Amino acid sequence: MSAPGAPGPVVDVAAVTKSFRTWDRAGSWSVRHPFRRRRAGRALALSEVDLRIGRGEFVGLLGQNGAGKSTLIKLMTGLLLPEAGTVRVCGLDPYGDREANARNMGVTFGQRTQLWWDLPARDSFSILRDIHGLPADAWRGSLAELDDVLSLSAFWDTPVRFLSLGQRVRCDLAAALLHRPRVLFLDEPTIGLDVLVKDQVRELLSRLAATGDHCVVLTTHDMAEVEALCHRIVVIDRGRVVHDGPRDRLSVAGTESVFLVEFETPPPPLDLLTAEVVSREGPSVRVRPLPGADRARVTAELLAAHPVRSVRYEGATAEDVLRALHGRGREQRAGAPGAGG
Ligand SMILES: Nc1ncnc2c1ncn2[C@@H]1O[C@H](COP(=O)(O)OP(=O)(O)OP(=O)(O)O)[C@@H](O)[C@H]1O
Repeated sequence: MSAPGAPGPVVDVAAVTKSFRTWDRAGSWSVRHPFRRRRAGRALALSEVDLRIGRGEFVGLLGQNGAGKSTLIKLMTGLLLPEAGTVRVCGLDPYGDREANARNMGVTFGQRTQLWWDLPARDSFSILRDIHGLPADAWRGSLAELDDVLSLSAFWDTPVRFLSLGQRVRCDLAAALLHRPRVLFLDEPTIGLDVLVKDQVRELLSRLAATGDHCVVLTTHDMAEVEALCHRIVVIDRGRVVHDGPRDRLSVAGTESVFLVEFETPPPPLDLLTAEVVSREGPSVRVRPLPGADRARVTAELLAAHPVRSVRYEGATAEDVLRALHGRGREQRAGAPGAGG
């Protein structure tokens, strides 16, 4: 077991598989067939997942509903035990060393709170100080910093049950960060927040990212958030990692990078050798380079085709990837044996 601070990945998930027991609906209890036995099955939530995250990385975990994101977070936070493979966070087994793991880790789970509902948030922070065994000075320093960014003192003496959602989410983030964890798992941290508070929380998170001290795993359906914050994006699709790489190099079949071309006037029909037209609206045209065509050749051909005002090269967005995955899933299901019969 490596000590905290030792080199190597902070999060190390190796060949992890996890499935859950399910019950066949046809076999569920009914008045007509009270003694029919329910048939048990298994739903594969994660299959041979590998994920290594180093210090200072800010990783966005994306996937459609049911893709396996929460299961992976629960394995990394020690709430679930893998069926096969290993999970290590700061060198510890999160399930077996749950207490020690909690000291290295901060977690927020969407709209659920870890604060004591009837107590003012500041009292919850004091309890957390005791739980994490923080020295008084460190706790005061940390609280002052968080107050600075999240403006907590205006409402931290109010019982949590009376706080607005935005105020509560800010307190929850503070609770997750108070002990300066090395790893932060944020599951939908800005869900339900208004635009202003969202911006404040994002601002805090990007400041955190800039320190390079934390390793952050962010699960969200908010693509703007991913694109604003995450340096690396991991996409999970039906329990498997289908993309793991820098944000600007997201690629899944069907989401290749495109050129956004603004012509001076609507161009004539474009018959290009190096790219295909994806969409056009007036003078704006999106083209996708054909395999093997490099950017310079595509740009040259566009400039020769019609007077151009601007050309922008864009990587696929996180949203494009999810949309492509969704389409692919539908096609596979439609083509599956027995489908559509
Ligand atoms: N406790 C459980 N019992 C049975 N099946 C489960 C359980 N938890 C998750 N699953 C199944 O495992 C798969 C992955 O679920 P998971 O919650 O990890 O997905 P997710 O990507 O977090 O989805 P969402 O974005 O909707 O939260 C799904 O098919 C889900 O139905």
